[in-house]
Amino acid sequence: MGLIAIIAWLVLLVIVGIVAFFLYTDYKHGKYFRTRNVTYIGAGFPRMFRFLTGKIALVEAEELLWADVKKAGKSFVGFSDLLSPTFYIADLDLMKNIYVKDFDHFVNRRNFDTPGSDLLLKRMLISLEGEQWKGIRTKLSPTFTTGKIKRMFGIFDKSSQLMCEYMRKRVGSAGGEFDICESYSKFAMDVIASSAFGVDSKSFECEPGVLSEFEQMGKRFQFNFNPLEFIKLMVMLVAPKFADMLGLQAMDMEPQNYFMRVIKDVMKQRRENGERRDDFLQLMMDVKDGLLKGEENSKETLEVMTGTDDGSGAALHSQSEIKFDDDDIVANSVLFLIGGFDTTQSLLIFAAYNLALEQDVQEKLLKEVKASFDKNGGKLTYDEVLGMNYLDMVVNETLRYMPPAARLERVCTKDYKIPGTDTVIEKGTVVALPVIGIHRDERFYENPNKFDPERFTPEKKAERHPLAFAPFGHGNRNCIGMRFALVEVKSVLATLIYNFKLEPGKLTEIPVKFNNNSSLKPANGMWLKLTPRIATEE
Ligand code: HEM
Repeated sequence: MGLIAIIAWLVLLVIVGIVAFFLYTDYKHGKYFRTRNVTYIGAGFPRMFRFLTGKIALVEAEELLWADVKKAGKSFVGFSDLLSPTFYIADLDLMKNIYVKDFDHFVNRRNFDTPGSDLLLKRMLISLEGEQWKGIRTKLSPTFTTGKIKRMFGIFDKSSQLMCEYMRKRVGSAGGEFDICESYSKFAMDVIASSAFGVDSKSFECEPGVLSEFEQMGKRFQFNFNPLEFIKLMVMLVAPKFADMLGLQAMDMEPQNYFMRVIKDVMKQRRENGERRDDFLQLMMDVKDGLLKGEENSKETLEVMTGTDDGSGAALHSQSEIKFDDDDIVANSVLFLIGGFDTTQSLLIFAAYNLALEQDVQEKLLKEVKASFDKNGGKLTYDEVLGMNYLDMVVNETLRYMPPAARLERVCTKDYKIPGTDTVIEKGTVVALPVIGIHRDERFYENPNKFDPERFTPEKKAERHPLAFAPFGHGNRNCIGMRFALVEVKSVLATLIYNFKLEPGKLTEIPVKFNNNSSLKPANGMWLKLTPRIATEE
């Protein structure tokens, strides 16, 4: 047999092996649910095949999955992601129990158990479990309060101005069409560099198409699903020891080392010079030195810790004193980059896209924005940003229609009997919580595929179940950066609209096609026409 024939047989064998593994896993997970009298909707091979072969984006695969979940007509169903039997929750009240009321049963997320790899990832808040997570979340919550974010407003404002200058250079005074993804990427990176690393990203100093060192390294953390990544993650989750033997890592080492170096240098410099700044890095250094200790139970901290607007949720109580050292500072600064960069960029891209398509909405927003700028002699302030109600509605509607994360997860940490049923979710089982599914469900949002900020008037919001909107998750384990992200996004969006009229151009893809980034992104860039607003318009 020739070499080519041997390779062909080997490839065939691997494919047959993978298919057999998938079929067996589907059978095993089906049996798991059937013996517990839970409706099983299967692994959805046709959907998975279309996703893995690039026919549909991750978000479309999720929408198809939600259609299957809904069709079952139950408040929860079983499905298989081929890794573990997963409860998919379809009922908003049950979601509330899992996120909030019975949170103690669902403290964790799914994690990599690879003992020897991704050591930085293992120290990040997003991956921590149980008591360790409670302790670190309690320590970090005072750094994300509105009071602290107000002090960082200068960072958002400066980066917003730099972004608009950069765009103006790109389009000239007559205006023009270009891909706005790059400018937003530079903006999001610049904000994170200043706030979490205490350095200048220099992203706006580069020519179009060129990335600064900070940007290059930061972008190496962007995650794009493709069949190879999918298989790598499966191996890491199903056979962690084997993954370790192969040296597989979820995150590249080179950018990790780069960011560790940057942050340790800045901390050393600040300690040596006694220098202080209004940024996350300083706040985390203060946490380490015990300077924020008294703030852990304040109302503002409870708002962050409990994911509520009035601090009314249950505080976290860690049983043991958890230490927080320089390695925790490094790990969480890198996490703020990973968690805050892609998501913020995604929201900004789609806000601009929807505003370009809906000129009436843009005009209404412009009126509000102009009034805010004019009140302060052409400047934006933190209080004005928070006071713009229509801006808030536009941002929320973007998050509803095109949420950066399509689905969330929890891992059951204590057996949980689903209220009103005999079904028990056993410790260690994965629970999936829909985001885009509910956001585009006509039962909660009439005409869901239309961009309409009027859905977020205070009256409309009050009529809706609070769990029908979950772009940042809910409860104690929601997005700790939510308040930061909202002020950041509103600042730059208001500055953009004040400076430019946005319109679709010749290259704008309508409807937009999505790619397989872990945060929702357009597949082919976001080309829009930007025209600087001239003095005569005012
Ligand atoms: C538009 C922007 C953003 C969106 C849509 C977003 C969304 C999310 C979502 C959906 C989660 C999971 C919540 C859950 O499981 O219930 C999350 C977690 C998290 N996010 Fe964000 N995020 C954004 C910006 C940020 C920023 C700017 C930061 C940091 C500066 C950040 C830091 C985190 C962290 C640390 C977690 C893990 C929290 C924990 O496990 O306790 N996010 N985010």
